[in-house]
Amino acid sequence: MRIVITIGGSIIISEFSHEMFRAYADILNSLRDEHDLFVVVGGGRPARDYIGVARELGASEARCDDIGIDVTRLNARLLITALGDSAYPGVPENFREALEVAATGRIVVMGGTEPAHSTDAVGAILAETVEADLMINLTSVDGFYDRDPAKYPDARFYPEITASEMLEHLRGSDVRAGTYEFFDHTALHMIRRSGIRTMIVNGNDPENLLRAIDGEIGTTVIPE
Ligand SMILES: Nc1ncnc2c1ncn2[C@@H]1O[C@H](COP(=O)(O)OP(=O)(O)OP(=O)(O)O)[C@@H](O)[C@H]1O
Ligand SMILES: O=c1ccn([C@@H]2O[C@H](COP(=O)(O)O)[C@@H](O)[C@H]2O)c(=O)[nH]1
Repeated sequence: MRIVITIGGSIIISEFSHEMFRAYADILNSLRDEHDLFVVVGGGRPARDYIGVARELGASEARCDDIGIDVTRLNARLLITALGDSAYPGVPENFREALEVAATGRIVVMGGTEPAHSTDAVGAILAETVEADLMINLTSVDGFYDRDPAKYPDARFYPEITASEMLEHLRGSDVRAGTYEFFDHTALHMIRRSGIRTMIVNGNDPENLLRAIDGEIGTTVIPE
């Protein structure tokens, strides 16, 4: 299968440490003979910190986004470092470049592309571009809930939900740099328009990536 995997910064760099990069590199390497892999890495706390400083300095939202993009690309470079020879050594900056470097047969790892969305949207546009069979979004919770489960312990978990219903739930959520809440709108529009099979899964356990490929866990986003 051709799979696009988005790894939230909240997962891979939740601690400022090499461990999650190593754990994900091992899992990705174990999958690479069987699947074509494209990975998008998020910014996490470091991106929010940098964006916060830029905003205090009076930077525009687009400029703050751009600083966030730089951090996602740094995180992508760390994952490439952990993957070694199995990854393409550079970080593609746009989708055409990603498609071109995929021809090397190596794992393609990228971060952000342009302002005004998060790496969720990068994953969805990449999935369209490379005609992926599956997109797996690895985040810090078990999947999609009707409300933020960190704030509402009684939030309802959805094992499956349509992209349209998710859009409805997330209507009005923040769209400033660093705060494209839980799953961004652009990504959901892409999923719907191109019928991208999508799963949202808890990435705190990297083995969940294997379970997601078997379709066992998380929230399935129905592209309707
Ligand atoms: N409706 C919801 N369903 C599930 N989680 C939600 C929801 N609304 C808000 N959240 C919160 O979203 C957080 C995960 O999204 P977040 O954007 O922080 O991380 P990410 O996408 O994994 O990585 P990154 O840090 O790169 O953006 C969780 O901590 C969860 O508490
Ligand atoms: O294509 C992109 C990707 C990211 N950004 C900005 O960076 C931050 C961090 O990315 P996350 O996916 O949220 O971890 C994001 O909030 C945006 O501000 C971007 O503009 N374009």
